[in-house]
Amino acid sequence: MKLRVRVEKVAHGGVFVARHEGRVIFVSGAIDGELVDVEVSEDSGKFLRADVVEVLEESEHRQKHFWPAAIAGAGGAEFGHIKLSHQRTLKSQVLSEALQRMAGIEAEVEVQSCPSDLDGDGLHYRTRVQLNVDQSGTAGPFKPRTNQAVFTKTLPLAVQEIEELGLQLKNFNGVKRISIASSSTGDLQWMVDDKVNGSERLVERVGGRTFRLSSGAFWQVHKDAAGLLTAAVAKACGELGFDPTRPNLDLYAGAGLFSATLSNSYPGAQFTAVENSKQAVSDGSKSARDLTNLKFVKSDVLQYLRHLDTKPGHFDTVVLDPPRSGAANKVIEQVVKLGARNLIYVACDPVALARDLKNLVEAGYQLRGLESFDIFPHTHHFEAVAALSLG
Ligand SMILES: C[S@@+](CC[C@H](N)C(=O)[O-])C[C@H]1O[C@@H](n2cnc3c(N)ncnc32)[C@H](O)[C@@H]1O
Repeated sequence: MKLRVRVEKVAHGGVFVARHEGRVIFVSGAIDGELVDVEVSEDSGKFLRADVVEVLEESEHRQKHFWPAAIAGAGGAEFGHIKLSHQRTLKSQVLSEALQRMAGIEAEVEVQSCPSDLDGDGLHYRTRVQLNVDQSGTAGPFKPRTNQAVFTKTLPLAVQEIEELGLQLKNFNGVKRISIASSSTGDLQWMVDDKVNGSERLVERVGGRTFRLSSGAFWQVHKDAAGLLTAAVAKACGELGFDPTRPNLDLYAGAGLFSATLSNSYPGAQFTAVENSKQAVSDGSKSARDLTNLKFVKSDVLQYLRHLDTKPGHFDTVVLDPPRSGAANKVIEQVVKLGARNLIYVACDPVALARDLKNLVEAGYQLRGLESFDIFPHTHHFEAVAALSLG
């Protein structure tokens, strides 16, 4: 079904809101203010989903998409038709609206560009890339909602080293997935299903620390992100009046990006890093051997907090950096019970952040600072760092 609609505003998830006969339509490929013809792809009963087929009145923020594969349907660059500065305005609107609607918090937060994208085009930033391989052996991004990979000569969001490796040009019949990683110290590794090629380990250097990562380990994707987020967390500690003599927690710690850099800066403070990936705990512990004030615990965060036997107020600062779904109610309930003076919440989903902030604010925490970073240009994703303290 084809419809002609006026696009109203951006929504969470990289789509835009329009209406038809009182029903909401989530439109992909649009920009706020445009008049567009759309093809409906889904009718959920409550709302419709649709894709732009023709732009009749074009936004001043529209640009030609930089990636032919995206025009052919590849996912992963859903904001590439929007000028970079407006992408950031839209992300800022999504964050403000989520905070206002879900947590009753009024905040205008600028989504800051990464240093290397400041005057640039927001391309060649991804240090981690996954190519899906379809039945024909084509290795590329999947078309959303299909199992068909789109052939692409270029990988414009990937760092140059990954694009030049050229794996996207080869046929990988019989393979399911290719994961490519390039480290800040020049390592290049690619996994064809589980087989590791290139560098055996990825050595990352950030905040005065060295992290040695095994294949497939989590690491921040944008080449600037680890440094930027580490600095933002350190800055939040400073602004919250971090006590450099007391115990602290780093929840969802990965290889200890935040706790290792903070332990290094504050040798009198103790940090416990909690993480459920065995590999991340092993990488983190080995990389932090010299830090006597940091220990890793391999555990699910909720289980760890439920079994913790500390008095309220035992911890000074709790840093949490959960996956996209956020910490959610049960973990937040346990975090509240800890009664830590300060919380630093690193979030990659504004709606999950707003939901969790609502509960934290109701439990007596106050939002003292909020920064946001565009660490995924040309997608709808971005990161936020919230600093809270009790009372
Ligand atoms: C967004 S990453 C952050 C990692 C780290 N802070 C960093 O920036 O490198 C989230 C981490 O949480 C871990 N994780 C996910 N669910 C978990 C859970 N229920 N309990 C403990 N760790 C979890 C993942 O393995 C991953 O390492």
